[in-house]
Amino acid sequence: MNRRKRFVIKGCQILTMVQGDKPFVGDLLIEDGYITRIAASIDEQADHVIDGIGKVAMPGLINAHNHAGMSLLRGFSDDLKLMDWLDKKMLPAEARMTKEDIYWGTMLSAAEMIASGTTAFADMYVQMDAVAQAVVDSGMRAALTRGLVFLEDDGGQRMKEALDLIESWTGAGDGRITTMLGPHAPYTCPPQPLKEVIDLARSRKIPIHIHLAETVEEVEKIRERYQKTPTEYLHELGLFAGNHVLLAHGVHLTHADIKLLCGMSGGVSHNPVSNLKLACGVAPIREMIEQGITVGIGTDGAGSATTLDMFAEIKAAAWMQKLDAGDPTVLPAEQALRMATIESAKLLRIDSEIGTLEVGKRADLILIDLNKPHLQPVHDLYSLIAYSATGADVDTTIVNGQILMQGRQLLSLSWEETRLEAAKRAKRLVAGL
Ligand SMILES: CSC[C@H]1O[C@@H](n2cnc3c(O)ncnc32)[C@H](O)[C@@H]1O
Ligand SMILES: [Zn+2]
Repeated sequence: MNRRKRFVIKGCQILTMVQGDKPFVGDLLIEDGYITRIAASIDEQADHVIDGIGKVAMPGLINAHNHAGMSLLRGFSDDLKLMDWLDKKMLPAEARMTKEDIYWGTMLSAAEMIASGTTAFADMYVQMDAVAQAVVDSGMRAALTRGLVFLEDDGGQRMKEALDLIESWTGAGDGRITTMLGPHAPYTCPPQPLKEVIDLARSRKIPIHIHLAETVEEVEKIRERYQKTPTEYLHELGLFAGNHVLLAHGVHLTHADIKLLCGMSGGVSHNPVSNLKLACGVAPIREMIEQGITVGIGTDGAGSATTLDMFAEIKAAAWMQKLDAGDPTVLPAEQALRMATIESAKLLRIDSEIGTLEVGKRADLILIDLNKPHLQPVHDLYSLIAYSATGADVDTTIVNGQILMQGRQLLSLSWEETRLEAAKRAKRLVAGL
C-alpha cells in the first residue's frame, strides 16, 4: 500500500464541514496520518504533492449501517417484502457463506466504498475475523459488530464470537478498527439474552448497534409478543440508560418513542434507499433532529440497497424529507452532507477523530473532480456535491493518511482479483435458491 508519510494537497476548494465554516480555496498538509495544517497556501517540504486544482476536498463519507459481506447477494432477490426477502432468500444464501466468501464480499464492498468516497463504515455481520481482515487489507476504517440473533440456543457460541471480535480486533489496522456489540433486532432478540447484552455493554462501555422499527410487520410482531412498541421494548430493557447506541432505521417511531430516545448517547442511522426500495416507509428524521437526536446516514447491505454509493443516500435523504413535508426548504444540501460525515461519525463514536477536516484529526478525506459536465458551473458547492455529484466523481480517497484511490485507480486492493473472487463465490451461494 501507498505509505506516504507527508504530503500536501494543493489548490483545492475545501469543505471542512465544520459548522459555520465557508468553502474556501487552499492547501492541506497530511503528516503521519493526521491533518497537520490547513491554509490558503502551504509551502513546506513534503514527500509528495497532490494537485487539487478543480477538485473539492471534503471529509470522507461515513456509512453508518452496512452488512458488507452481503454485496455477494446484490441483485439476487429484488422486489420482495423485507421479511420474505430476509427469511426466504438472504438467510438461506448466508447459511452457505464460508469465511472466505465473507472476506471477498467485504473486499468487494470495500472496493465499491473506496471508489465512491466512503472512508468508514459501521458493519454488522458474522465471521467477523474475515470482515476485520478485509478492513485491515483494504485500508478502510470500520466499527465492527458480530450480529446476534438469539432465536435458538447455541450454548453461548455467538456471544463468544462477539467478545472474541472485541478482544482480538479493537484498535487493529493502526487504530482503524473499533468494535461494538450487535443484537440484531427486537424481533430476533428475546428479553433475557438481550438484557444480558445490554448490561454487559454498559458495564464494559461497549457501544451497541441494533436494527429498530424498520417495518410495520416488526411493530405488529413486537406488539403481539410484548404489548409494546419496539422502542418501548428496548427502553424497558434499559438500552438507552448509559449505553452508546447506534440504531439502524427507526422508520416506525411514534412521537412517544422519539421522546424516549431524547438525550440518548448515539442516535439513528437513516438508510433512505433501502427504506424506499423495500417500501418500509419514511423515517421521521425531521422530528428526531428537532428533538436533538443525532441522525447519520447509511446504506444497509448491498443486498437491499443494491449499491453502497453514499451520494445516492444523501440525495434520497434530502428528497424524501422534502416530499414528505411538502416543503423543499427542509433538509437542505449542507445538512444532508453533514449527516453523511460528522453526524455519522458521532454514531460510530469516532467524531473526535474524523468527520470534519480539522487540524489534529485523522486524514480521512476525499477529492471530488468538478471537471465534469454535470458539475459545472459552480454556484453553491454544498448543492453541487449533495444533489449533482455521484460516487463516480470521486477522484481520490484517503484514510488515515494512506491514499487508497488516486485518479480513480484503486491502490490498496487488486480490483481484478476482487472481481473474479466475488463473481465465482456469488454464483455458488445462490445456486438453486
Ligand atoms: C446476524 S448478521 C446481520 C443480519 O442482518 C440481516 N439484514 C440485512 N439487511 C437487513 C435489514 O434491512 N433488516 C434486518 N436484517 C437485515 C443480514 O442478512 C444478516 O443476516
Ligand atoms: Zn441492516
